[in-house]
Amino acid sequence: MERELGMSLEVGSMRDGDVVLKSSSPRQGETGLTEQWGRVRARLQAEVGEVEYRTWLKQVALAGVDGDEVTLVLPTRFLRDWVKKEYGELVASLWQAENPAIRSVDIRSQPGRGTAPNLAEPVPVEAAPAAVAPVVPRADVAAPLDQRFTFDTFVVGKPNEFAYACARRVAESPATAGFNPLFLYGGVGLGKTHLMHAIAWELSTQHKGGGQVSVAYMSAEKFMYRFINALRSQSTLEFKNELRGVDVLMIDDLQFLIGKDNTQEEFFHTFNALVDAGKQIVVSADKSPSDLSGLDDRLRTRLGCGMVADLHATTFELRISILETKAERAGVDVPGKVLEFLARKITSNVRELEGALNRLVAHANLFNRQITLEAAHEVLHDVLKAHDRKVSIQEIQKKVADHYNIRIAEMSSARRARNIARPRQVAMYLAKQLTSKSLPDIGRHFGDRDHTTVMHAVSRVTELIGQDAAFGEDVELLRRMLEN
Ligand SMILES: Nc1ncnc2c1ncn2[C@@H]1O[C@H](COP(=O)(O)OP(=O)(O)OP(=O)(O)O)[C@@H](O)[C@H]1O
Repeated sequence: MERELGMSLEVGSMRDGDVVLKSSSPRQGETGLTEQWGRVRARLQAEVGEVEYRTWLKQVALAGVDGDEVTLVLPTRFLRDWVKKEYGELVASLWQAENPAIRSVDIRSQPGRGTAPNLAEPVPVEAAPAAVAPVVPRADVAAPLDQRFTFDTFVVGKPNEFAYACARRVAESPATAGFNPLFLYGGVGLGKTHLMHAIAWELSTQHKGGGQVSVAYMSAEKFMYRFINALRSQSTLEFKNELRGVDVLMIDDLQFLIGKDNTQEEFFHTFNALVDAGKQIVVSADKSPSDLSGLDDRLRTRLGCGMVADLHATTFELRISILETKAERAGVDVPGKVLEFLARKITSNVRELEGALNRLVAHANLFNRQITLEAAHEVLHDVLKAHDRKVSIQEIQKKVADHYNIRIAEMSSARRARNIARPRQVAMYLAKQLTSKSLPDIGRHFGDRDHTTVMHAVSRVTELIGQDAAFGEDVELLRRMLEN
């Protein structure tokens, strides 16, 4: 490794994907480099999302910089190839945005170094349940399934009653014609996983008396791990047999398989083998089969052949009902006014609603205070603010253009003169701060610009705010005007 890098490197320790470096001839100070790498990693994480980051990128470590080339290392060749193929370009563009002197990024493997886990073992991923959960007897299921996610604790209302009824039906009599496969879909935090677990729990209870139902419940991500590991250890036959031997196969968050063609193919074969053998499949995803573009057409068609049930966005009535149920189960008395306030303010999904209630209750317990409307305002200040913020990119562009006295069309123009480019960068910066849009999305609103341009704008404005107090006040003023 040292030879390959053309400089004397000594890898000290690898901790949480970080590497402590000793270089005999570094071009840049170690601290500066480590800080730059820290920022690149933070942006990488923001860009790809928490799950993908933890899955593939957390173990990437900085080895050093030689001239205009950064070298990153991974503990196995397999991981190196994957990261290079899937994330190589993104990593390079992030480095360039962070440090324009960097021209290329070399990604290498460095087996045997550090403490990174061997991929022959599945990489531990939080909340990715164990692969196969035999459901007979009940005790065997305990590890992967969440005990709180049962039919009893699922609050039913107009938006989810159909999905609930389908889930119950499948749990009571798996593989009934018309219900196989069962495809549950809906937005984030609306109860898909809850219903999947409830089905698995119900099957275990129902067949406790000596039935022979076995259930495999796993996230699509876990399915992919298992498949990749089987390929690597040349045990695909065991993998296939294991899955094809179950009575009910449940795959959560199927959208994760988009773009993972080989895993999709494997899932398709497993799916066919099970359905043909009269076994039940239950799948959840964030979109309906027809909207899951990027998924193989044959698979999409088959997924839509059974029962497709949508978990709709919650209504005010359902949110009230969920809050009342959860408060009652927790044994706390929350005034109706507070519940109403939460149900009106937090409309995005049940997970956030539940989180807000839990926070309020924890706060009241900790400080021995009553749960009041005032306490809710105070404790949930940040959550409420985030929900109040509904600024659009167009509003931001308009406000910034007015402020700097330029035409709004310049926000999308190709002109690079400073008096135009700087306000445009400020607008991109505020779009990142005040909306939940992704970098590519923001770029599209600014004359179809690339996400790296947006990223550059964000870091440039951040830098200028630190250097120029008047500029900083300007940006702050704009932000406040937009937030109010
Ligand atoms: N109708 C409901 N009744 C009771 N709790 C609910 C209901 N819907 C969702 N929840 C709760 O909200 C939280 C989020 O639900 P869940 O994890 O099932 O969402 P999801 O649709 O799988 O989300 P994601 O898209 O993020 O995977 C869980 O704690 C779940 O128990």
